[in-house]
Amino acid sequence: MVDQKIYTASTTAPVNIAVIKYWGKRDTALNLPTNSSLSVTLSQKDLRTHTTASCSASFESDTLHLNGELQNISGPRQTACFRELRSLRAALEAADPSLPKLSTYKLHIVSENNFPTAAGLASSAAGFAALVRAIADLYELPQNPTELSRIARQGSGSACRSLFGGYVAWEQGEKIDGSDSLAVEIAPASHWPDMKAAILVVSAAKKGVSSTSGMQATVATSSLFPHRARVVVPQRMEEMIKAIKERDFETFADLTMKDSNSFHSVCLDTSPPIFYMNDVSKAAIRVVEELNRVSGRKIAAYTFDAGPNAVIYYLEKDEALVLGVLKGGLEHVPGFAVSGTAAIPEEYDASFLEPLKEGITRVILTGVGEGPISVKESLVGEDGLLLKK
Ligand SMILES: Nc1ncnc2c1ncn2[C@@H]1O[C@H](COP(=O)(O)OP(=O)(O)OP(=O)(O)O)[C@@H](O)[C@H]1O
Ligand SMILES: C[C@@](O)(CCOP(=O)(O)OP(=O)(O)O)CC(=O)O
Repeated sequence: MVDQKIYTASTTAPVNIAVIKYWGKRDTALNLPTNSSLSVTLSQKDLRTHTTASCSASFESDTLHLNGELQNISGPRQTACFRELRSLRAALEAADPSLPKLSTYKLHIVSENNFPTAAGLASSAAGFAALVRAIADLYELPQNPTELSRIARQGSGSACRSLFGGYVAWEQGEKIDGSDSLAVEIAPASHWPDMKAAILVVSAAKKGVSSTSGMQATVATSSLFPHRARVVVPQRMEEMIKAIKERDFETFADLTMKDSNSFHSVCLDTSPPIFYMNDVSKAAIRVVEELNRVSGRKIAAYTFDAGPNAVIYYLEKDEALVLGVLKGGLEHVPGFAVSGTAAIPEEYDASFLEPLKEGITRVILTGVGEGPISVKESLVGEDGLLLKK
């Protein structure tokens, strides 16, 4: 008798924002990077992907619905993830013939991001991490998150880091097949739980130059880039890991800001130049630099990915002051409903805050968080189709 059962597994996965940036590939098919990178996983209370993976002998084709829309999954990224996960399941089935042959069934994946897709908010990272984790759970694979990171990396490089919570390094590796290009946990969220992040959304519109094409152009044309990849980042990785282990925020902040600026410098050094930051982003940099100046120490750190949004890291103990200053420009912006903030210090040059008033459309106040979480709520109905809301 044909097995008509619909097997399902659901997970949520977080976004991560790098403090040492991945920028440049040595292998574009496998997403093998030219340098190691390091990120902070952000709390799923605020930003998360929810994905259900299902499979059944009755399904006719592999499908992926993202936010209710059927996606094209014929591309190499999705194909690689499906192929690799199926082959791990097939190995289990070969070892234990009593297992249902899930590796031969078609997959229906349904996913929802609770934030804008492709707006530089790391949707591809959370999206591919959730996809890989959900299918791995569906297949009951024994592989640990580091082993699964090899697969998520092929979906999107930064996705490999979203398989862990807390503070996560992606080691570039050396092997041609990428088997040593993997994510590892540097410290869990509980090691340094008071790390906060304010995301200043400058524009939730789709970005101009994708990370994938931007980094390829940088590798091909920037003369600054080899120095960054070979000299600057390896040194910074060591220093950053030490700063995180020692919970040394000043060093963490210094390295974070320097590395963001280094990454955007190699973008500017690309031909034709790539501009991800705009005038509002630059205003956010000045706001943080001024805050650190009047504080006499680094209490906040900005970083920007391949888009204009600012992510500002700070510690909980400094929240009243950091948000007190930001309030001067962001009080009326959706998401910035905070109380108990400190007054802006007298010597603070508040003119730096002006461009934020019109330029920021939304604020997300969040912090370090956990890795993927297995959940019961399924996005696939009993008929194997996506549940209509
Ligand atoms: N929940 C999801 N499930 C599967 N794939 C997803 C999901 N969310 C996003 N993606 C994939 O990621 C793509 C968006 O990635 P892209 O790199 O353009 O934007 P981003 O991740 O928001 O930005 P960045 O990586 O620069 O921070 C989508 O087109 C889709 O292919
Ligand atoms: C600037 C970054 O956010 C770049 C992220 O690039 P992606 O991981 O989106 O690129 P692909 O591997 O081509 O999918 C820096 C980072 O997250 O480390």
